[in-house]
Amino acid sequence: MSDLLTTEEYKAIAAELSFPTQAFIDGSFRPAQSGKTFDSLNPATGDVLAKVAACDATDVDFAVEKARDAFEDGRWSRLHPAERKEVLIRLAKLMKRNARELAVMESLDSGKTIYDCETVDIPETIHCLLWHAELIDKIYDQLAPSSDDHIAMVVREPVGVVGLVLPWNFPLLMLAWKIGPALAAGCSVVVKPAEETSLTALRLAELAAEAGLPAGVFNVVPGGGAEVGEPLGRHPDIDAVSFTGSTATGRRFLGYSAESNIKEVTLEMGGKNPAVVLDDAENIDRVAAHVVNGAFWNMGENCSASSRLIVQKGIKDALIERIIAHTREWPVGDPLNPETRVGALVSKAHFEKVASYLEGAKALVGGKAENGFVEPTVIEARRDDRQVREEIFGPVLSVLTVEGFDEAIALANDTEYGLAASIFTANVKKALRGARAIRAGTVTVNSFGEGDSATPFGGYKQSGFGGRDNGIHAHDQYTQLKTIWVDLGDDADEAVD
Ligand SMILES: NC(=O)C1=CN([C@@H]2O[C@H](COP(=O)(O)OP(=O)(O)OC[C@H]3O[C@@H](n4cnc5c(N)ncnc54)[C@H](O)[C@@H]3O)[C@@H](O)[C@H]2O)C=CC1
Ligand code: BAL
Repeated sequence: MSDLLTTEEYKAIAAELSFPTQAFIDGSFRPAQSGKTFDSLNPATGDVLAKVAACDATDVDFAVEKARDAFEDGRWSRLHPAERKEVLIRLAKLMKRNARELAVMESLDSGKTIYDCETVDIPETIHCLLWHAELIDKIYDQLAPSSDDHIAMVVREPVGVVGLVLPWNFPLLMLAWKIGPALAAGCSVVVKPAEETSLTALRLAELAAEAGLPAGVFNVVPGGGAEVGEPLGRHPDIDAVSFTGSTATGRRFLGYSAESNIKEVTLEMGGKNPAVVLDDAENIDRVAAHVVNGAFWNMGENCSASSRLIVQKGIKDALIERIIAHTREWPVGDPLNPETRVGALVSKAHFEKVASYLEGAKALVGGKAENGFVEPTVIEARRDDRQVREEIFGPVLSVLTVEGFDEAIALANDTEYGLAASIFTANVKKALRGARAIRAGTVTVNSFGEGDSATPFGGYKQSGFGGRDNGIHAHDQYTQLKTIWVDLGDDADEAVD
């Protein structure tokens, strides 16, 4: 906290910021070829922050052509991994030098709190880039078992030109989750930020050029889903797409791929994540703090948010009492106030969607939705309520009560999603049995969390498809395996002759 500034100081920085607004293609900023722009709004005030290039398929074609040129001539893809590492480390250092500016820009553009931007989004983005940079010159290719007459090499090659389609809830961090491994592996990328939050991706592209990333390797094409996302998904010269966003849009990318060039597709999608609390959980206050953090951090605009509390009846009253107390400690308001923990939802449309889930709901705490802000809200619910079944993507926690372990696990799995889960119990066998039985990509025991740069992140069921983000496993998305067989027999004979 000591490093944070005052609200007035953040506002002074905000007043001085200049925003990148044009597409970044082949190493320079360019307007959309159509000349069109769209307004990027500050969701906390409704003010227009910037008029951003509204790109379309023509700009996508140009960016892909430049990315392909860069990939094929090897200016990045064929560098020694240690050279790519150096450039990415320079980029991380430049981010660090510009961290405050990036934090304020991210907060203004997305409604996220400056507290989260300063303490989570920016530092984790930097860490993620460094993690993949440091990894890339330490991965060995393999030799497969073979006879003395052959060598069979299994080598990894960058997959080529990659389309990265991003969400608005962690604009820079999700960018880092994807460009970290993609650029480290040697790919060229064409990034489509969410139209709500394009500004920091454009600024990062500028910093990447300053760090020495060759032109054409990192392109950012802002614009709408239909105008930019779909042409990327359908482009015949894109080798792979990595997407984070809703399950509905993720599903479309499978269609785009099937109907174009069968490009590889990785999808990181929605969640309806359970927090299971059993009667024997220890330190109820700490459990409550985790549940509240899991549900309300980032305004609940988080694919891994714990949006369903599944609590055993013996502990329920005591737990709810502590959850209500903790919820009251999450101030809602101006995202640039460093005391605020719940900022503005990302857009008016999204605010209205989230607010609609509060209508008619019985709130145990919270319940107010006004002017783009929603109070952290805990509601009593039944398993078939829409608040329990649908991804709200806002600060709304539904409480479901169960008799015992088996019912809790069955309810945890009673969803089309399978991204994340947590289980709270003092019994290690129940914790591990539960962690194994819940069909989700990440399960935390006696805590809420998403893991870190080193651990793979992705979903079961309709939460995920294809590869994983994060960890060494993320590199599978951005590389192809090639087998090279070398026949030693003839050469050996010739050598003997
Ligand atoms: N898993 C996650 O992290 C996220 C989940 N969501 C969920 O999705 C809901 C809707 O939010 P949206 O912003 O509309 O998510 P979305 O999935 O539609 O948007 C994500 C990205 O896909 C692009 N896109 C949208 N339509 C497209 C299309 N037809 N073809 C290609 N690309 C397209 C968007 O421009 C954006 O860059 C949220 O309420 C939330 O439930 C939203 C953002 C992130
Ligand atoms: N929580 C990181 C991934 C996401 O929300 O999209």
